[in-house]
Order: sequence, then structure tokens, then C-alpha cells
Amino acid sequence: MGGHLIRAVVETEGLELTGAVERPDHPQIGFDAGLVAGAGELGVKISDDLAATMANADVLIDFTFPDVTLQNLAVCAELGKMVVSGSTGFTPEQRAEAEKYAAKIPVVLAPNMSVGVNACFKLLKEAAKILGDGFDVEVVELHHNKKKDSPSGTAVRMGEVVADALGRDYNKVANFHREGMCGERSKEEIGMQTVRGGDIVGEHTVYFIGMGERIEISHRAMSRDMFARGAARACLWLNGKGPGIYDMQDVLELK
Ligand SMILES: NC(=O)C1=CN([C@@H]2O[C@H](COP(=O)(O)OP(=O)(O)OC[C@H]3O[C@@H](n4cnc5c(N)ncnc54)[C@H](OP(=O)(O)O)[C@@H]3O)[C@@H](O)[C@H]2O)C=CC1
Ligand SMILES: O=C(O)C1=N[C@H](C(=O)O)C[C@H](O)C1
Repeated sequence: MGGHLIRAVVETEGLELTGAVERPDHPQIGFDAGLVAGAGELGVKISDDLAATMANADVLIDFTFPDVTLQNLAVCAELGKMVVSGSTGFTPEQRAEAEKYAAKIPVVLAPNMSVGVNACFKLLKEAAKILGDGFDVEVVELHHNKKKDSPSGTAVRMGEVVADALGRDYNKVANFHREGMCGERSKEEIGMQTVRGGDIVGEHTVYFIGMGERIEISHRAMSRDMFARGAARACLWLNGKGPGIYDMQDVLELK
């Protein structure tokens, strides 16, 4: 996502790229971030020092992994800088730690920055409320073969939205695995299925399966650019906000 984010920042009026950070010992440290991202030379060198980089910045955009995001949040909380993070795969404990940092600084933390997926979250809530307990719910997501977390953060959020709307606890009803003589499907469970392969950007479908009919709410991402544009939009939205943890639902005023 790094390259997409750099290009989105450069293309967004009101934003300026002041730095770019990679992990220590990354071979591209010291390279021009714009050249690496295919955005033309920007005179911004890739650094391995987040604190020094943030000295000239108002907001960090972080698309990494939960343990790295928590380290980045610690640095930004210390410096009083805002954060937009799209990282996924947080455990409940890691999420609680992120919220602790967000008590000091404004943070947007969202598993999916696309307008379409955020609209789907609302549609799913409505669908679940209308359909109630008479429909079996299954969530299926497809992603590229480089993705490290499963199920995707978006699929987890979809499962949570539906479980909440049905008065169920996602952590109790999510079923990630069926194999062998595992018995009939329970009425409450929400199946969470994952497909990985090739260059699939990201696809999510929630099935509401009833007797004699089926509803499918699907989203297909066709490019990673729109995730980056969503992150850029979140940066602009954060300006002037107080400390706290926000979501794309806040940014898009969908709450
Ligand atoms: N919210 C949303 O809309 C979206 C969220 N995502 C999420 O964003 C995250 C990243 O995805 P993606 O870009 O595909 O993954 P990648 O593995 O391609 O990118 C992660 C990057 O973080 C770098 N990194 C690792 N450690 C550090 C560190 N200490 N400091 C700085 N950089 C570091 C990695 O470097 P290296 O490879 O050299 O280790 C890598 O370049 C995932 O959690 C994914 O699920 C993705 C798309 C959309
Ligand atoms: O890793 C990805 O690629 C994506 N991750 C996010 C997730 O886990 O939900 C969002 C998007 O689907 C792409």
C-alpha cells in the first residue's frame, strides 16, 4: 500500500508528503520516496526514523501490521501527532492498546478505507435486522496470496456488524473451520471463510441463506488506489479533531 498512499497524498489538494518511513535495514532507505512510488522525484528521502520524520508532519498514515502500528502509535502519542491506520489483524488486546494511545491523540483506525465497503457495513446492519434469525449467515472473503492476516479485517467487521444486529457475540458465534464429521450447522453461527490467491485486490460477500431464497451483499475492490484515497480523505477529516479513536464510518458520516 505504501506506493499507493504516496501517490494519493501527492494527488490530494490540502496534503503534502513530508516523509516516508520503512523498517530499519530496508534496502530502499535513503531513496527518493516519489521515485520508489512511481510519483516522480519529490525530494523526500525514505527514512527508518519515525520520530525524526514526524517532526515535520501533522499526521502519520500507517498501513503495516498491528505490532508495528502499536509502536508507531506510541511514537505519535509522545509527539502529539495524528494517525490514520489501515492495518488489520489486531487481537482484542492489541486493539485495547491502540485505544490507550488514542486517548492522547486523534486516530482513525479502520479495516477498510473504501466508501463502498463502509456503505456495505450499513446495508448489512439493515439486512440482518430485517431478516432476523431465520437466515443463516456466511461471510466469504478473497484476497491476494501475499496477505498475512485471515480472515481480513473487513470480513471480521462484517461478521461483527451482523452479529451485533442479531444480538449475538461475534467472538462466540464466528465459525472459522468445518472439516470432517463436524455436525449440522448451528442456527447462531456465522461462517467465516477465506480464499487466498494470485493478485485478488479484495472481495467480500455476506450470504443470508434462507429456505428457498438467498441474499448476497458483495463488494469487489478493483484497485488499491481507492483505499489510499480513503486514507487521504481521513487525514483531511482529522484536522481539528480531539483525541479519540475514529473509524471510516465517522469520516464518511455514516454513523
Ligand atoms: N484499511 C484498508 O483499507 C486496507 C488495509 N490494508 C492493510 O494494510 C496492511 C498492509 O498491507 P500491504 O501494504 O498489503 O502489506 P505489505 O506487506 O505489502 O506492506 C507492509 C509494509 O510495512 C512495512 N514495515 C514492516 N515493518 C515496518 C516498520 N517497523 N516500519 C515501517 N514499515 C514497516 C513492510 O516492509 P517490509 O516488507 O520490508 O517488511 C511493508 O512495506 C495490512 O494490515 C492490510 O491488511 C491493506 C489494504 C487496504
Ligand atoms: O490486505 C489487503 O490487501 C486488504 N486488507 C484489508 C482487510 O484486511 O480487510 C482491506 C482490503 O480488503 C485489502
